[in-house]
Amino acid sequence: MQKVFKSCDKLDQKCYESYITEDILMEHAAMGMEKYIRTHFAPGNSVLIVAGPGNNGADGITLARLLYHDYEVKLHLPYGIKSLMPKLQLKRANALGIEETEELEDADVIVDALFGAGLNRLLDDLSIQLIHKMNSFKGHKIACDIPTGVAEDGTLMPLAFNADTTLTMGAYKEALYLDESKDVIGKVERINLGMSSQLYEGESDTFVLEPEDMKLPTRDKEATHKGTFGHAAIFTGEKEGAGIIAGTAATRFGAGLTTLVIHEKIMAPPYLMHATTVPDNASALAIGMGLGGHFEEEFLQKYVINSHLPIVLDADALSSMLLLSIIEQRDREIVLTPHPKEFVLLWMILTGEVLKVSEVQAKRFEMVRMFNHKYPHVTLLLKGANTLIMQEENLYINPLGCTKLSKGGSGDVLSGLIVSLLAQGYPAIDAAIHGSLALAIAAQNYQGASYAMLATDLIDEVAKLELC
Ligand SMILES: NC(=O)C1=CN([C@@H]2O[C@H](COP(=O)(O)OP(=O)(O)OC[C@H]3O[C@@H](n4cnc5c(N)ncnc54)[C@H](O)[C@@H]3O)[C@@H](O)[C@H]2O)[C@@H](O)CC1
Ligand SMILES: Nc1ncnc2c1ncn2[C@@H]1O[C@H](COP(=O)(O)OP(=O)(O)O)[C@@H](O)[C@H]1O
Repeated sequence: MQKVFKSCDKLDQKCYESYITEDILMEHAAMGMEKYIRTHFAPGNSVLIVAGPGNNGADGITLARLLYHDYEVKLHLPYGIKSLMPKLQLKRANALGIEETEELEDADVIVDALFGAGLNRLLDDLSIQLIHKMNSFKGHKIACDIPTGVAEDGTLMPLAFNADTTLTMGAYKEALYLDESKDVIGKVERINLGMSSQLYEGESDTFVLEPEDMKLPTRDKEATHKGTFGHAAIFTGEKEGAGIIAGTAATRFGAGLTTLVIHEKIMAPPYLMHATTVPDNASALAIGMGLGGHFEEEFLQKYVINSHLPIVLDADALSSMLLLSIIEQRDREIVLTPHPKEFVLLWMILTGEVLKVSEVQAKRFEMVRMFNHKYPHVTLLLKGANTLIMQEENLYINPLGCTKLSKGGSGDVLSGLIVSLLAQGYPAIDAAIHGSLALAIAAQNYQGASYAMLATDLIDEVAKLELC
């Protein structure tokens, strides 16, 4: 996993004061982009660099110098040059023979160095025209630091550069991970600014997860039996399919036993047991998926609230005042898995504040932190294109999910994976992180059409993760 920061201003400032100058940082920023281009594109390819008036533009001008002669470099400066660094960089570039181009033409590589972290107002007509044109080009699109049109807090402006790759300077930033900007940010790579990233970054309590972080359930001992791997009890209500999907996922992910807790007899697959109460040896519970109003309060009080077993609260459980009372239990492993609409409901129950889904989406990081401030012992997993997971003071971003997951049933699989890990004895935060990673990586591995994946296909991919 990699550290993530709200902004890099303080980190840059620390460098200037303690280690190296702005000029050297900028040289490394440009060298990082140069390396990316040289690795992916042979000399002779054309590179269009659109550079703005500030330091982001200066990065672009420096890149032009580094590529000039080996590549067919076209440098466009639509706003001229305003501050000291771009002036210095342009002087150096001009001395080498680089001239500005007036025409914007397609190229093999298009670099957006218009505005980076300094974008502080809506784009004007000139930028809008430029970005429309750059987006229409076929070349590989690289954003320097952050695509123009994504504000420092990650908010997406009505128009943004549509990057294939964002080469972000020095450290990963939260602004790269708001859901609404995921499409324009593309793949994210970090560029080191002339020193180890450890030294540049310092401490952070926010992290972005990588595929290598996923830990699968271990079965490294032979002297075991089904009881060794826990017993997941999944409350199955009105929409029994949700319980069956979650139960199948829990069993596939290693739970030694899985029982669907039911009120009425259902047709369950043979590997799932069913019972009308929670089995005595259950080691974790999941409730909410397809639940409806199936179980009476007395029953829930006895088997869910008074139980103190580790628990996943999902879907309908997140709008039940009774079930949400569980989050006050400080001695219990608790995972909440709302999607943004469910978060709105649970936030209203917990605080009385009525939010719109769009408000939650616009400030996902802030909302998760506000929840965490009230309930630090609870693991909150806010679903989305970039899932956020937080417990105690640590926040983890899982950006690895994909659109194949946008189908009913994916969330039930996730609940099943998490309750499986809880049943096997993993702490709530680990169960949420590794369940969420397994879901995302399994979806990536699915080979069918992007629109075709069923929850059962996803579970089949989970079953193969160890072999990948
Ligand atoms: N600070 C440093 O030492 C480093 C900075 N780097 C680069 O510098 C960037 C930040 O540089 P700056 O702070 O100069 O910011 P930018 O270059 O992103 O933009 C600042 C300029 O854009 C203008 N501006 C902002 N919004 C505008 C709008 N909507 N329409 C028209 N003009 C607008 C501002 O008035 C200012 O002139 C980073 O994103 C990164 O690319 C890198 O070189 C790494 C080192
Ligand atoms: N476009 C996407 N990119 C990444 N992950 C996605 C995307 N769409 C859905 N997901 C993930 O799929 C799951 C869907 O859960 P949910 O909406 O609760 O589905 P369900 O209908 O099964 O309850 C979540 O984990 C969510 O993060």
